[in-house]
Amino acid sequence: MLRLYSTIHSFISAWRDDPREKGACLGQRYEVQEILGEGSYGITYKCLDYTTGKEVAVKQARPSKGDYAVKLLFQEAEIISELQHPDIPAFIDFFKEKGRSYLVMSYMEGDTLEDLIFGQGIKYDEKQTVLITLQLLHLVKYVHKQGYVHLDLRIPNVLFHGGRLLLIDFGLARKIGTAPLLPKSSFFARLSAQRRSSTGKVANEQADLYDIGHFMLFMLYSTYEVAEMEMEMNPHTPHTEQSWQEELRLSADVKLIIERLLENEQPFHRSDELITALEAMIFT
Ligand SMILES: Nc1ncnc2c1ncn2[C@@H]1O[C@H](COP(=O)(O)OP(=O)(O)OP(=O)(O)O)[C@@H](O)[C@H]1O
Repeated sequence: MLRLYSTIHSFISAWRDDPREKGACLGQRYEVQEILGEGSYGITYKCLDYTTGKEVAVKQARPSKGDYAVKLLFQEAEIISELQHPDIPAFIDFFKEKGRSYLVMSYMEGDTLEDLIFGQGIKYDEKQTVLITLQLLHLVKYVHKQGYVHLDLRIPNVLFHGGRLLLIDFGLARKIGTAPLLPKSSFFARLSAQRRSSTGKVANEQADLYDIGHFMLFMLYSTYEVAEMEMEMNPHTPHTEQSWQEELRLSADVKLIIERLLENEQPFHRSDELITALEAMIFT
């Protein structure tokens, strides 16, 4: 019975969320050019803004996720409208049409770090990782200074365009010190939203710094090949799982910084502190 309900529910959700097609006109102003991505709560399109002739990114709240998706989208709109930085999407418009809600923001051209690492096979050594993390941190520091935390600092949300680093997807961002928005619906929906919104705790700068620890590891793992070579040379020897400290050959300084980011000992409390520590490594 539960299975039948779940099948019918997924079918109805897919039908309600059917994305708008190429050429469709949204809000009598934005022509859909392509779908950029479909997340759990939103569908994002690249559109042409007829009034300016510019490309824009338009995010639609998933109809099947009801009021909660609309609230999240509205929260994202409020936050990006408070952030005015050339390397962060600018707020352009928020509108409702035929019962659907849309957020319009500037389109950020570039390749995500995820594409660069996994699609184009680019490798980042320790020095490059530190320099890129510093670029990201200067943006994160700006966001924190405005009173917000991003809470989704991951390689798919960081773009590169001509050497410039851009930060997108403020869908989980929150005002510092606030609790996450939770749906009023079922216990399970609340639980999954709580998990999604970074442990469901009150938002603080340290949550972003923790994500930066993982961000650095993703970049550093781009150079990691030892395990594959070992497997080729000794295919019958069972491969034992190792920690990142064992797998990556890192300098003591970088290792300590990542440990401080990911573990509870000697944590960094603010982005400034981390910037100082990384700059000391690079410039001394
Ligand atoms: N302002 C923007 N400029 C260019 N591309 C964007 C912009 N905003 C989002 N995108 C792209 O659209 C896609 C989906 O966007 P986004 O990550 O914001 O959606 P989401 O619903 O939050 O998805 P997820 O749940 O996977 O995080 C991503 O591929 C992202 O690169």
